[in-house]
Amino acid sequence: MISIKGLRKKFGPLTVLDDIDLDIPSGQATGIVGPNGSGKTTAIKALLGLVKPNAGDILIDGESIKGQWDYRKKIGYMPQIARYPENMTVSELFEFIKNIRETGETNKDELISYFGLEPELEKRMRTLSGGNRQKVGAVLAMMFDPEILIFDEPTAGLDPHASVQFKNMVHREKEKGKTVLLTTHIMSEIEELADYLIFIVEGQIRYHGPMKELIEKQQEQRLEGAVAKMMAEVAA
Ligand SMILES: Nc1ncnc2c1ncn2[C@@H]1O[C@H](COP(=O)(O)OP(=O)(O)OP(=O)(O)O)[C@@H](O)[C@H]1O
Repeated sequence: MISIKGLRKKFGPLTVLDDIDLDIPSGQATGIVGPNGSGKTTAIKALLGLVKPNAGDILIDGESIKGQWDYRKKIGYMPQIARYPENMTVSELFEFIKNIRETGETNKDELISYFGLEPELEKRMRTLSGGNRQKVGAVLAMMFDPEILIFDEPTAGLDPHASVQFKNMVHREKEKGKTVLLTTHIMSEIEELADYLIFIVEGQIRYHGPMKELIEKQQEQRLEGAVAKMMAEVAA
């Protein structure tokens, strides 16, 4: 279980996360949705220790992450915009990351084959297409078989085939009992993958609970309609 307690983050005068309290259940997939700039990526970065909150805490399995690093081994992260050592080839990058983790065992080869990345392995990162960079990001997030998987807009730039492959992979990971946290603006994707939904607007949580309950509450058939209604309510 990931518990977020009273989390606040300001960038200068701008409050980006405004006293957030949340429990993210283990072994389930949670989708984070909200307008551009509402604080989704900042919340993820706080969880990863990449952003230092002004107040509040995050607990993973009951333990505070403050001043801790080791917990990050439990997490695989696929960022929205990934920066890599651009002169490295894809295989060099995978080896490099493996050596940093000091672990012999990874799912790397299976994932490379799953995403059809073999023809890309000897190419330098800077020469990869956007979609293939995303696939490299997906392999890096999953190669150490972490308990928690965080995907920030994972299918942006993936072709339809790769996007379906990615979603099937997320289903597989869920079946293995992984905790998945996902942000995307593609509501059908959240609908396909997520059990729980967090709706965040201007750094405040407007809904947190089972996705199906939200759709019923808003008297809609699809998540897209339910979220659009919530956005209209917030704007009114
Ligand atoms: N390092 C930073 N310095 C200053 N402001 C920042 C920084 N990082 C994010 N912000 C601001 O915080 C707000 C929330 O940004 P964030 O990236 O968390 O939004 P988001 O919900 O992920 O948006 P999107 O859907 O567009 O990806 C934005 O107004 C952004 O400009």
